[in-house]
Amino acid sequence: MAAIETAGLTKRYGDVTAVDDLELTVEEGEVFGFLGPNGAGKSTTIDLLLDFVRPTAGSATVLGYDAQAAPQKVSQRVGVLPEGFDVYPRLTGRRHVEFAIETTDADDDPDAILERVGLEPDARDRPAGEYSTGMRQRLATGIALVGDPDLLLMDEPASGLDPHGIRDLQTLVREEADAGTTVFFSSHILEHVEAVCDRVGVLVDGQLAAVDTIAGLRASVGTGATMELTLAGRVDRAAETVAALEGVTDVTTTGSTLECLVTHPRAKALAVTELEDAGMTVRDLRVEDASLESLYTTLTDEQAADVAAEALEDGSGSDTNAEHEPEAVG
Ligand SMILES: Nc1ncnc2c1ncn2[C@@H]1O[C@H](COP(=O)(O)OP(=O)(O)OP(=O)(O)O)[C@@H](O)[C@H]1O
Repeated sequence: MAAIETAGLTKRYGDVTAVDDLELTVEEGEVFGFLGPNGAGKSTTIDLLLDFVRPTAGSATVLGYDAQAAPQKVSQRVGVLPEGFDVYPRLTGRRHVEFAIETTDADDDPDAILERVGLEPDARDRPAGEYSTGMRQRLATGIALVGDPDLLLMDEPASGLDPHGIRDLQTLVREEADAGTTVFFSSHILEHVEAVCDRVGVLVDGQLAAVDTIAGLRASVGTGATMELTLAGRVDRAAETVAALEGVTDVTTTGSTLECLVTHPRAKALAVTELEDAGMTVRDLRVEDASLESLYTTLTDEQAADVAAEALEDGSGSDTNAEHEPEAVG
């Protein structure tokens, strides 16, 4: 059974199509990153899964339950970290967690939960209204863990967290996954999902533009990485040596530095070996993976091209469902 399955899921707000014919499957036990630029429809999708909003068309199944027909069943087994969590300003952090435990009939130890999310003992008894943004986010994460859910739905969980907080969150997500929990979380920052996700789905304009591992995604959209090699002494033949390698393009040299695009992972090591074999010395090597922005741009451009091609093929131009899935292509 899939943890999440949507079929033709669509949500329109007037003229705005927030979620557009979404076909998404998240397997049980996986950590799934739901990526997309601002306004792509990520929060709306989560709201649809939780029956906070009703779909215009299509359906969603969460942990085997129809999200619209059995929302209580869903909420009993799902832990939710909502975007922009509101605290009760006068209640302490501990009281928030105790309250969540009482209302869900769970038997968790509030301190054990607060410990896991890194809220220090002295902070636990302070009114949550005094909490920093990161502390509120940690508290909200703790509340999502109450009742040991089978599925964690997290909307921008890294929002407001400092680097320590982000690392703690990543550890927690992995621990949950190791214990068998499915984790689905949205983000518009690739680095936040990259470290922990088994797969990612990229949402662009309410449509799933890609579903894959991050490595697979990078390979399939061909954006690869930028490699910068700094050589000692001669660079005269370096450019042609590197350019001759498979998976290397756009080679340029500036002084003793050579820059190129690498679309095949093996090409990086090969470039160094070939240069050294040709009598050159590589002093430094820097590799910068494709940014999320370039992935979005490539995926959006591909989507636009697909729409145009389909419109030309059927002569109507009316079908705008241009789903592109690298998994199917690669
Ligand atoms: N209640 C609403 N009424 C009208 N339009 C809405 C409503 N909720 C969302 N939208 C619109 O739907 C689109 C998708 O919004 P959504 O919040 O789902 O995006 P998102 O991917 O979560 O964005 P972000 O990363 O900025 O949180 C946007 O164009 C937004 O303006």
